[in-house]
Amino acid sequence: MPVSIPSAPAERAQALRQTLNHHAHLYYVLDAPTLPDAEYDRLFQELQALEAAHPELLTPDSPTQRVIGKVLDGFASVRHAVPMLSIRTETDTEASGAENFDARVRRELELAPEAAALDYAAELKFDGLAINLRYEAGVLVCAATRGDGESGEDVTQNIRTIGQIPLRLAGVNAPVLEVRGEVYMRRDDFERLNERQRQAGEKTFVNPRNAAAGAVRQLDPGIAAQRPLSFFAYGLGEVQGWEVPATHSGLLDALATMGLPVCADRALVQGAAGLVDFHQRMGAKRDALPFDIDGVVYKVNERALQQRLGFVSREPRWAVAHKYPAQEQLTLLLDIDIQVGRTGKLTPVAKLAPVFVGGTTVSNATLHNEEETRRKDVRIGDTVIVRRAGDVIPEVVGVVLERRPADVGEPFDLYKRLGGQCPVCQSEIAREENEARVSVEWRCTGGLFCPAQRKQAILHFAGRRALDIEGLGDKLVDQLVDVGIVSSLPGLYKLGVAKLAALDRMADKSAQNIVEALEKSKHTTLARFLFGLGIRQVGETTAKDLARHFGGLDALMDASTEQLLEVKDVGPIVARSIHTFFAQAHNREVVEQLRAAGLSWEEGEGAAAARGPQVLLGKTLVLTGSLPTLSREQAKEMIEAAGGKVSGSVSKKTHFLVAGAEAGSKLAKAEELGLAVLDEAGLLALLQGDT
Ligand SMILES: NC(=O)c1ccc[n+]([C@@H]2O[C@H](COP(=O)([O-])OP(=O)(O)OC[C@H]3O[C@@H](n4cnc5c(N)ncnc54)[C@H](O)[C@@H]3O)[C@@H](O)[C@H]2O)c1
Ligand SMILES: [Zn+2]
Repeated sequence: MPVSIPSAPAERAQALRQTLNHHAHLYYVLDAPTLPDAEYDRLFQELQALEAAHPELLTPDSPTQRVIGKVLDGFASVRHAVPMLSIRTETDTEASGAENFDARVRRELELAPEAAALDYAAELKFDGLAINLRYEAGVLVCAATRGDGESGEDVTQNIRTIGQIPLRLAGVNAPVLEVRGEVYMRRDDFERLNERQRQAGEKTFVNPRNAAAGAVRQLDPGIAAQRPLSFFAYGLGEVQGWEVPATHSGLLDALATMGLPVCADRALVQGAAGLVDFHQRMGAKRDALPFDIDGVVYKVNERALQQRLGFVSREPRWAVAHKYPAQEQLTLLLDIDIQVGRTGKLTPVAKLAPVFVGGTTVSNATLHNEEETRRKDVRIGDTVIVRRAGDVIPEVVGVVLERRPADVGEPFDLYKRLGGQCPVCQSEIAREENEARVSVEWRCTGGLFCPAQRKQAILHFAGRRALDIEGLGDKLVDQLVDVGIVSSLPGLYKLGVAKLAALDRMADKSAQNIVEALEKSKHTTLARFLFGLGIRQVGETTAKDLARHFGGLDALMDASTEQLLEVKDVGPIVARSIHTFFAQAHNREVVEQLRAAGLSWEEGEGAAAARGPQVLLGKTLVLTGSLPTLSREQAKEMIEAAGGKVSGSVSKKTHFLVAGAEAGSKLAKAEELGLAVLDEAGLLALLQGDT
């Protein structure tokens, strides 16, 4: 809901209370916030300031006066023996945030200015949700959320699925020991979870906190168990029969000894200077941490002093959270660009009004794919939430519908937006298909020609199972393309020793070897060539089937989808993919240029003849050890050309074992099963039909 600037403070306070309560409900109860925290915090502070200036406006139901939250229907309610509070926040991300806290504590303890610096326990502020773990006689009996601070939800079943949380404490049998801590989701676990959701065409989570909260408050423990959660302990609830250490740092050490996970990034520091230093060190480390933090927490270390300081309404006076720049911010979506990845994948990218988020200024963020963009209903002109955390690329995680202008753009339509063409090479674009569902990914079909796909196309073409050009790896391809010596596959065959030797870190001898490897690769097979083209859906086996069926390249390139469907194991998806590929004039040109460069293979009747009689039809062979002249690949090709199958393991179904030097367990197994064992000569004889 838009918050306009009202005239009277009373109206403003009322509007803020309403807005904050609405968003607190979305956040705490539904686990589905539609505002970034930074925005919520701004409004919260405005209300606090207003209430401080006009105490008569303060109402008991103000969100500034209580911990918000509610027990979700479906969970039993648990009354906390000791209330679970919030922590006061210093949003001033500069050093003064720490200095203010230290000054306040010293004032409240009535310390003289010359009194020694105080000890503080400094910790990370984990961005997850608070959980109270109740251990009785050392055994976990109940786990509860914070709820409204007085009562929370009984989520014991779900919490039990978190492997890091001990079901029994090590070495402690106290009648009651309640441990408090944060359940969170690691960033990599979160990314994987969202990727799975995306692949399945399901809703993604806004951030790890949200995903963790959703998992903990999941009514189906089976689903909760599949969500990867982690835990850090940082405090206590009710305690009976256990002597609580005199300091907070001592308490954390004790919790670790009991087998509870305690974060190693913590420190015992002195005075404001120590706090400032910790804040800076952790700020520098923030992006490299495997989980999200939104700040650090400072706690007065001596328990006796904590008790003297006590509490105000919803927070202790002895602790404060000192924030870092937010990892989520609002900004305007100016436009949507479409980027072509190295495998031809088309990704919508948001062009944003520059915004400071996660410590840097961001003006581009990924929208992942068309389906997700539509599911989130992201449109040009919208106010969007941008997230940047760690080294993950910035992404648009949601839209603030309440701020959608009347003249907002149409729902996103990638095909329409591109006019059906790749923005880099103008080839047709196609949605990748698979058996389960039409995938969410659009791709450029000009794989051989598209400049965006050059490097990938060359690497694949040169691969061992394709043209097998030895020495043409990642780094060399990067260099060749980056300096502009090679811009497409045929360009490879124009490389000379001089050009190669001029490259960085390239000796004459290596250059010579590469030129020789290129020369050698010109004599190939149709199957290898086809596989090397990198047509989507055409793997090594399909390439072989196609080569066998059509005998020649021209017949294949001109084949209709119906004709392609006649090939063994080729279904409609594969047929369409091949047909679309050869329908791109640019792809065909590249193929012609490769042939002109001297690439050749046996075709047609010749190829069929060379294939020889299908003497091994229906036979399964296993290869082991090294053969004197044939490579494993060559032997496999010959066997398959004769209609045989090559399997990786010996069983009763194996017809022949072909054993070379240093044959090991497979040979022993074959002998044990009484199978026929051949050497290379025996294999060749078999292929000749001599046996
Ligand atoms: N986006 C929204 O719409 C929306 C709505 C409501 C609240 N919020 C966000 O929720 C937060 C509100 O504050 P709050 O009262 O829930 O609590 P809080 O998150 O600011 O602070 C208290 C909590 O900090 C956590 N914590 C993490 N590390 C800790 C440590 N080392 N020691 C002690 N506690 C630690 C605990 O879970 C504790 O409950 C703000 O960040 C606010 O932006 C957002
Ligand atoms: Zn393209």
